[in-house]
Formats: sequence, structure tokens, C-alpha cells
Amino acid sequence: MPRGRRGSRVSALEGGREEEAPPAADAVPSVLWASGQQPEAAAEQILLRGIFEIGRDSCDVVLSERALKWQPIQPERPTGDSKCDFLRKEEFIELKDIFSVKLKRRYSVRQQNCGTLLGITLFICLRKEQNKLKDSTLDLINFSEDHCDTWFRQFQKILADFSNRPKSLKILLNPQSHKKEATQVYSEKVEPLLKIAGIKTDVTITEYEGHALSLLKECELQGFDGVVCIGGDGFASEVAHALLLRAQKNAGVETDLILTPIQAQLPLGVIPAGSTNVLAHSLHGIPHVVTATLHIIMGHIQPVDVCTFSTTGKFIRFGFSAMFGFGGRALALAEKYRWMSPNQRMDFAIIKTLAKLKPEDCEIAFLPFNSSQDLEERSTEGSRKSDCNDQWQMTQGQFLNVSIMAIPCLCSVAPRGLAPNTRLNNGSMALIITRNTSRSEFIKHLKRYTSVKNQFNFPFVETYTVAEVKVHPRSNSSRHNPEEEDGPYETTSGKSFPWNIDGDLMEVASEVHVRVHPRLINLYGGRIEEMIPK
Ligand SMILES: Nc1ncnc2c1ncn2[C@@H]1O[C@H](COP(=O)(O)OP(=O)(O)OP(=O)(O)O)[C@@H](O)[C@H]1O
Repeated sequence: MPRGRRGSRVSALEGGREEEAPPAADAVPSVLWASGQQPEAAAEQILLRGIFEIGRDSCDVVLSERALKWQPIQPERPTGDSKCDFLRKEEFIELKDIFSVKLKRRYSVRQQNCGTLLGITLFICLRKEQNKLKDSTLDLINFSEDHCDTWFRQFQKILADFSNRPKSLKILLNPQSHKKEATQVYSEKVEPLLKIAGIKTDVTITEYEGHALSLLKECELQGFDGVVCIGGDGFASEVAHALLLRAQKNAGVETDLILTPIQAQLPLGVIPAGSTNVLAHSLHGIPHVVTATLHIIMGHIQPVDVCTFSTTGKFIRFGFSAMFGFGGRALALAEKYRWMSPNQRMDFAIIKTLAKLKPEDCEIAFLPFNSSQDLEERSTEGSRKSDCNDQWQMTQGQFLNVSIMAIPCLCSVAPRGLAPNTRLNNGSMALIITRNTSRSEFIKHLKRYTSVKNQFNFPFVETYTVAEVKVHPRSNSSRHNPEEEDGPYETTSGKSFPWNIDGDLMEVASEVHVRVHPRLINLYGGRIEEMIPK
């Protein structure tokens, strides 16, 4: 594992010396690597070589095209004993893990301007256990202005070559998320890292529901490399929807019926600060603010599948996941108890919905996922083909819950995900149908989500990998009764059924048609070893 050491106060070296880089052929010193994972150094060109104090050791430091390596300098033995060479440990960091460089200075009261130079500080992104990323620093101590200036400029040049890293971001923050801590999360954990990375920001704190959507319809996005949202799933989904809607409008696509949507132009970063953070959790493997921020800073990009939801041929919205039946009812009920804390109202709503558990009578038609069709082809052709083929399958009956998910939907209560068999960008959705059963069996199924056991291993649960789904509520019998607190709703447009789309309540009176669109949006996140400078 490449490792950088946290910078510590060390006594700095006097002066410094620049050494000529040796010719490439004999550039790589014979070393004992700190770990077995030495960067492929065979023909690597050495860019700089010099002496710095690192930790408490005076080190021979070598900067090559892909790594920074250092090794403590051992005093020469009068006996010429070379055994100690084997004890010298060489350590290294890969350059792709550095996200900023600063000159390190000490300021005294009298030195208001430039302070005393101590050396260079490198800011590094380290990979920790369980997908966690962590920021760290490495101090290279040397008092020489010339020496440090040469190295500093070389590091700046290296960083400038990471062209996929954002330089300017539009930030949207929902101050009402969860327990209203998004502002604090931003100022304490996100903003300091963005500042260190030298990323310019333009922050909007939303003032009302739907503010992000209306803002992103109009606002100037030229000059931004990405958009970042800080909040929960509802907010992230709103921002993703807004970016995609904007892309359609910019491309002149008719938004009444979107069959082959255009990709969002800017990547989206998702910083988890909500009561549910399923999208951030699925994206990063962990709902961790610093990890999410570092993925943005490092420019790690994941293309992610997105669904379109439409009804009676009319486009409703973009989203990543949906629940109908139990999941929709529980959310609808929770919305009525907004005065409770977010966790309390959701727990309360789930218990109450379980107490009044009832199935939805509906017809479900679905188009199985055709894995042989190339993703590229599907992205360009969209769903035009689907309507004219005869592969649609049909099932009907009484269903307690129907989940349709384009992403794995990892969350604290389902560490493997609500849909563990789907991926962020495999071009398919999981359709999970839970048929009517006793309350106790249904609860057993729900409890399985928290364990590592297969939550679908019940006779009343069916799972399919699909490209499209149509859910058509059939009879009026299970329609919402406005008299019932948890029942169907009387909306301005008549009675409707509650859908839970990415944690947002959507009320629809008739059939809902869900299509998946492969890799429609780029989200910041992903496995760092895949990310190399262009
Ligand atoms: N200033 C605001 N006041 C009220 N609502 C807002 C504001 N800004 C954004 N919203 C709305 O809040 C909704 C939920 O936000 P978010 O997902 O960030 O929080 P959450 O705590 O996870 O929410 P929930 O408890 O609904 O799951 C979003 O749909 C968004 O439109």
C-alpha cells in the first residue's frame, strides 16, 4: 500500500541541493520497497532528485513521472560495510494521489508578508478500509527557497496535468436536510478540502422545495466543471433530474415524452447530509462526507444509469429508484408527520403501514434485460425498439410491494443494498415483486435486508432483471381512501397512488412506465485505482 506520512514538526535541513537527473536507463535505484506494490518504475524518467527532511530523517527524494520516493540517507561507514543498505526502507506515494501542493512557511508577528520558508507540503488522498478515502499531508522540509521553488513548480505542473479534476464547482446545499446539518457539514468538512485543492466554488443555499430545480433551469453553468449537491436522496435526485432536464432542453428534445434522453453535460457530486443517503452510499460504498468530497476533488467519475418515469405517455421525471405499494405508502404517511424528526417519522410510518398492511391489485408488464445488446447501442437507440417487440412479460395479482431500482441502493438497513444484484451502470434495473402474504412473513422478508442472507429467498418474492416496467394499478378497491390516514390520496387531479421515487413522494393516478437509460449521468465517485491522469 503506498503510504504517505502525516507531516510532523521536524528540524529542517540547512540549505539543499539539486542533483542532475541521471539518464533514464539507470534512473531507478535499487530499493527495498515499503510495500510490495511498487509503481511500474522500469523505464520511468526521473524528474527531480534532492534532499529533504521527512519525518525525522534526512532523505534522498526522487520524483519520477508516476511516484515520489524517498529513502533515509545513511552515513557512510568507514569499514565500507554495505549490509545496512538492505535495511534502508524506501517509501513512496503515487503522484495520482496528490491533490494539492503548498509552500510551508512559519509566520511570526513581525513577518506579515511571506514568513520563513520551511519546505513543501503535499496534500494526499489515501485509501482506507471499506472504500473510505482520507486526506493526509506529507511535509518535505528544506529551508532553501530555490530548492523548494523548483520542486513546488514541478508539483504544480504535475497537478495541472490531471485535466479531469474540477477547477470550479456550482454547489447547491439544502439547509433543511436531515437535522439541518448540511451547512455545518459543508463549512467544516467540505469547504476546507475544496479550498486546499484550489477549487473555485459558487454556493447556493436553497430556500424552498424545488428551488434547486428552478435554479438549474436558468442559471449560467458555463465555466463550471461540475455541480455538487449537499443533502439527502430527495435533494440529490432533484438536482440530477434538473441537470438532465436542462440537457434535454439545451438539445431541443421534447420534454413531454422523453424516449432517448441526452446525457447530462456536467458531472454531479453527491455529498451525503440527509436522513437517507442511498445514492451516495451506492456510489462510494460508504455514506462518508470526506470520501465523497475527495472523489470530487480527484475527478473520479462514474457513469450511472438513470430511469425515466412517465404516465399515459407523458414524461414525469428522472430518478434512480422507485417503490410502489408498501414503500410508497410508508413515505406518504411519513410526509404527514413532518413535525417529527426524520428518523422518528420514518420508523413511525413503517410501523403504522405494517399494522395496516394491504396489497395493491395491479398488472405489471416488464421487458427483460437483453444483456447481449451493447450498452452503447442502447444508449443511442434508447427505448424506441422496445415498443415494437413482443418480449414483454406480464404478471398480475395482489402485491405488497414493487421495487424498481437502477442502482444497488445501499443503506444502513440494507448494507448489501435493496437491490444487491444490480450495478450502477450495467444498463439494467432490478424489478422486485413482493406478492401478498401474511404480515409476519413480510416482516421476516424485510428483516432479511439487514443481514447477509438472501432477502429474496421467499416464495412470495420474485426478482427480474429488466429494461422497462409498466405498473398498472387495476381496481378501485385498493385506491386510497381519503378518510384513511394512510390511505390513497385525494389530490387536485383526483385519487392517486403514492410512489416513492428516490425518497420523494410522487402521486400518480394511473399506469407508471419506467425505463432505464444506461450511463445517462456522470457522478463523482468510484474506485481510485482506475483513475489515472489523461
Ligand atoms: N430550503 C428548503 N426548505 C424546504 N425544503 C427544501 C429546501 N431545500 C430543498 N428542499 C427539499 O427538501 C427535500 C428533501 O431534502 P433531502 O433529501 O436533502 O433531505 P432528507 O433529510 O434526506 O429528506 P427526507 O427527510 O425527505 O428524506 C428535497 O426534495 C428538496 O427539494
